[in-house]
Amino acid sequence: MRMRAVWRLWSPGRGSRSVGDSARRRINASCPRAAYLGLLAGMALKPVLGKLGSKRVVLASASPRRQEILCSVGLRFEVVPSWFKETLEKSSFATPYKYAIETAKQKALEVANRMHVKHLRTPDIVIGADTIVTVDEHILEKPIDKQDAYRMLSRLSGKEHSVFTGVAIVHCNSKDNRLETEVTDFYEETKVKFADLSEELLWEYIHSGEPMDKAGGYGIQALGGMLVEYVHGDFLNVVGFPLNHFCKKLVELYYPPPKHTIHHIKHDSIPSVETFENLSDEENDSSSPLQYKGAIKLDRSKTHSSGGVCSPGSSNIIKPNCMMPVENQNGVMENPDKFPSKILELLDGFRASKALFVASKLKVFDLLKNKGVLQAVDVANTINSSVCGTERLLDACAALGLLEKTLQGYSNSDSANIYLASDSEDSLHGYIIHSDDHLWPLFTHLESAVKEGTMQNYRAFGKKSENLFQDSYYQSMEVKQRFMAAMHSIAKLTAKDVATAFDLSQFRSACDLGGCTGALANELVQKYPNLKVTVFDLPEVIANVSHFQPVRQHTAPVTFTSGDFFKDNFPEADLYILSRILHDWTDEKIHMLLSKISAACKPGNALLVAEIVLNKEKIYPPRAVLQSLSMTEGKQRSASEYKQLLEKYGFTSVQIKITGNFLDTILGFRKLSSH
Ligand SMILES: O=c1[nH]cc([C@@H]2O[C@H](COP(=O)(O)OP(=O)(O)OP(=O)(O)O)[C@@H](O)[C@H]2O)c(=O)[nH]1
Repeated sequence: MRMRAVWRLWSPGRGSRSVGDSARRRINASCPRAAYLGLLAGMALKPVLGKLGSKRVVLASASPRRQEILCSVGLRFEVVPSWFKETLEKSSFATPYKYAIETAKQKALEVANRMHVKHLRTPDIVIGADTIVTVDEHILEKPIDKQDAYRMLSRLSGKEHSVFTGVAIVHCNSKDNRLETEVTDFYEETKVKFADLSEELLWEYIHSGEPMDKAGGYGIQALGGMLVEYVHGDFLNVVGFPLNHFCKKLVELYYPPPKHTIHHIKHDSIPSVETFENLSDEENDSSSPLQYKGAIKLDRSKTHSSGGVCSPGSSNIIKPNCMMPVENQNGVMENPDKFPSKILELLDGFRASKALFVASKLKVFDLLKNKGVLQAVDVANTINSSVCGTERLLDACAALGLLEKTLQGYSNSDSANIYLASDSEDSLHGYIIHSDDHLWPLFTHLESAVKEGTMQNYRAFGKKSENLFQDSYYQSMEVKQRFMAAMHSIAKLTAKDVATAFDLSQFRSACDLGGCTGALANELVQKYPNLKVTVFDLPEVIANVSHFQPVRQHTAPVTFTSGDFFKDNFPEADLYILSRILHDWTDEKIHMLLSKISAACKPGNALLVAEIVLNKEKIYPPRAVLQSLSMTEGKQRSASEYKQLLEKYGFTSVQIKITGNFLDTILGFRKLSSH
């Protein structure tokens, strides 16, 4: 029968070893499909695989497909299936991929912890993955029975859906018998369209038994391939493991490219072999993935693999290779000097930013979120603007991937609904408006800022701003609230990363100094139910926090106390937090603040700092370096500088976690004897 023929054509899972919960085996590099993929990835991955060869790598998955796929690149690993139950509350995640990433992370961490406790040797690296299917805003996992498989497949029939696989790479370290972990995670999305499925075909497929252990109830690599009209994106991602993205991550972690080889990098695939030709451990010690050595990272964000460095958040806004040289038809990298794509991209950057700002200010994304699809003329009438101007703005937003344009009109992209509509949970609206009203005018005076080495508040606003809320400019309620809204949107976006970078469950009380609207505090009390957090901020800030509080969340363990952290005593706490504070102040002010914290912090208690951590050369990530151009009195710091700073004020066992997102985290414990 046709079905059987398809089954035989491509079924990597068949014939592979079945793995029980207790299975833990060494898999050799000599897997059957290694020939093709090993050849492709082995070139660029060879140095990485060499590094991993001496490490104990564990795949925390029972999926035979994942084992097969990883095996195919020649990676040596053991299999220890995770016992983590996939029961995270889906509605608590802003997007499906965040759910998949978190599940992958929990799977890997469970195995890391179990092996650390039960086995003699802690693994060096644990890999976890989770695959889900989303359709019509529903998340589909593995069906529980045939009826469930039927429900899933009939939902998918005739439609396009997304397959997300979240992956977590956990680096483990056993220190004083305590397990320390560093998590790198990412996700990949693939779009799959199903043909219209007849009831007969559907049931025939279900009775084959294939759907039962597969996300969404189908196996694209086998019989399920028959149901598929098209696949956009990484096929192996649908099968359960985004190999290409994974390989890129490994290369990125272990061999960031040095400056002089940047032009060899092909951005949307595994870097070509030239990228690594001169690398050796001596010149680029990459034994720890913590430090970023290269001038430019391929992609340090956790965004979709097609998300670019110039992208304001959407997966399809600007493709990453828009800034990079491309491979010509003969597979040769074009000389970047022939066509200065990257320079042109930078040159146009201000136009793109301003289009985003204006569309946000005119509430275009709010309108389209509520109305669905609209013609330019309808948008123009509602936002009180000219039709020709609105049409150009909408086209610009569509070109940047913020909107979608069809014959029916314009509609929001997924990221616009999530991040640009002002009322959405993860909205960046506040920060965008702040960027337009505050940062844009400041940056128009960049030349003077550079010449004078000072902030340009006076030129931009006619005001001085030594102390934000004490300057008359900031006395205006509107300016205050705009500033708070900006801080709130960034804090909300980063809160989960900051709250989960380290296990903080040992602390009973925390004090978030300069915690503004309490966005981080609210995340912390959700994550750690036994934790009480006090937000300590200026009276002008505390007076305005009420309308930033979450409606449906239990916020009782969060309290607000007003005061000036330079002058006033702050509340006692087991854990002090400084999120996005240190980079803003002079060394003198930092000395005042850290001395106070050090004195207030009891031995064994801790200080958590959230900042963007610069690489050793202090030129990555660009976001931090560009922020410095505002010429505030403070400065951005590298990992070793933060470590030294904390140690200077009596904090020890300093750990740094590069989250790969907006903010990185640093945790230090107060030493027994004071400094
Ligand atoms: O087309 C295909 N789609 C999905 C799959 C397989 O489906 C499962 C997804 O489930 P999950 O991510 O929860 O992983 P598990 O199998 O439960 O293993 P873990 O131990 O890692 O939790 C996955 O096996 C995919 O391979 C498929 O085969 N084809």
